[in-house]
Amino acid sequence: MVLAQLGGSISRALQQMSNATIIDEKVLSECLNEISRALLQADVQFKMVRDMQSNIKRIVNLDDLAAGHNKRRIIQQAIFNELCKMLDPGKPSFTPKKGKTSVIMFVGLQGSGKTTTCTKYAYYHQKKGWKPALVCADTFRAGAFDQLKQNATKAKIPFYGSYTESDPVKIAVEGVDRFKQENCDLIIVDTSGRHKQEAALFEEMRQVSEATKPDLVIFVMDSSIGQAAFDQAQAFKQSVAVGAVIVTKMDGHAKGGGALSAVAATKSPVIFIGTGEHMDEFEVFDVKPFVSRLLGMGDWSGFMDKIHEVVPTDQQPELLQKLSEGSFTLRLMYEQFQNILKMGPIGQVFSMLPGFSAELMPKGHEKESQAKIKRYIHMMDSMTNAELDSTNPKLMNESRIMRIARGSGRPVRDVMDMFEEYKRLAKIWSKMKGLKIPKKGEMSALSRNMNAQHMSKVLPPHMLKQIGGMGGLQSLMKQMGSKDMMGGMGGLGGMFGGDR
Ligand SMILES: Nc1nc2c(ncn2[C@@H]2O[C@H](COP(=O)(O)OP(=O)(O)OP(=O)(O)O)[C@@H](O)[C@H]2O)c(=O)[nH]1
Repeated sequence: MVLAQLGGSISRALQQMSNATIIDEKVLSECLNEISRALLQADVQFKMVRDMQSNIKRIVNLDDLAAGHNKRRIIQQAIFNELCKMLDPGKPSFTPKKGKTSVIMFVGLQGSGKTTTCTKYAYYHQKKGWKPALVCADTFRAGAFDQLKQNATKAKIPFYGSYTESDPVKIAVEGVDRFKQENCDLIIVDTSGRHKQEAALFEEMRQVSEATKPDLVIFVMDSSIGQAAFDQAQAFKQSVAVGAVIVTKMDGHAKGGGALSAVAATKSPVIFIGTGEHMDEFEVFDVKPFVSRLLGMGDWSGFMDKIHEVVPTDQQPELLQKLSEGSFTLRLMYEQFQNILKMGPIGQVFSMLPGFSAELMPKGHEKESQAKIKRYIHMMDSMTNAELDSTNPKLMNESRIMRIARGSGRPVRDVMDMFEEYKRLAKIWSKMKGLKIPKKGEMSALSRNMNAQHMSKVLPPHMLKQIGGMGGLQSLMKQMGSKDMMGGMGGLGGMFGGDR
């Protein structure tokens, strides 16, 4: 089961439970069984699921539920906490510092996405002003050096490797030394993989690690390996000092539950996830926003961060203003599509909205979406200013539709399809109505002193209701802690322009 479906199944189980008039042991057990089934299908390890179930039973007080508290929210919070606990090993991984040399070694099985991920990791840091470099110590797979070279050249990242040298330790040491001399602050060592776990691979990892003394060893894991994740991660951890995990291919039909197992096996946090083959399809992994998105609770800070990332700075205040008004025009769709073509699929942005789990915005169809967006933009080029700026769907009568189809050389069906998409997005957009945007000067002060009172003023009323009113918001904030609040599930931190 892919993670998006997991979120959907959990939400449905919770909904069914909260529909019951009386919540007793039996109803709670049924709900938890349903959730456990969903987790097992998502390849979460059996022991972890069993522990989670008994923890929730211990924590959730049935008397509280009987007393008319928001049942769904209490249980949802307990599940939220348990899933977060599973994904949070309790200590952060080594964090490299810009300007100070760090050696990062990547390990993982062949095909896990290691080489691709090394480049993504380098590129991610390069965009933030680091000076990364790549060393190809994979002498096992023919073509590995060419692949790294190609990726590195595309991203303009210095690289080191050899077509003739067969000793990975020698190459790793030479590469690291060279880039230390060149004052690179992030030296990334890509190592060999094997199709399966085998002694020779682990011995090689041990030797490369001993020779290069990495500050951090990152274990790269394909998210679709399922229940094998725990053993695989543990085997690597026993050979080298794995300190962090990157889970790749989360865009496909990933059984993402393996990520939880990898954390448990290595006692190391997931730091990034790979969401596609391209260089920038790479996301920082934060436990709380991830779990909250998984449960369809939305990820406010991620959503706002995405807006900051996708939308050019000068357009942001205007966009936020329009968001708060909830009115969505075709011109806005046109502008956003242009931004999205530059950045990434719209689903990525909207899946972060509360109530819009990834289930509604399927991933894995990026190419089709991009082509569609280009078609839409082309058709919108044949529209008048009045049409683009109108919020009245009735304006688009038959003759206008025919004219747009003729003007853009597209079938009428495509124009209709575009309007359907517009209506769908306008509906999502309207959910944001009432979002209060703080004035510029208030932003950093608010982000420092965020409390439930402030937040209740910012949230649209229906969303506040969804969270469980002022009481729900208060306990949510208490539960997440004021520090985590800024980056967490309800955390509107990103919204206030930083100061985190
Ligand atoms: N869809 C998707 N594909 C990915 C992702 N990360 C890597 N890939 C693809 O997975 C395949 C294997 O990736 P590589 O980087 O060659 O794998 P590797 O682990 O370095 O393999 P070895 O060098 O043989 O150990 C390639 O086709 C990548 O494009 C991801 O996040 N999403």
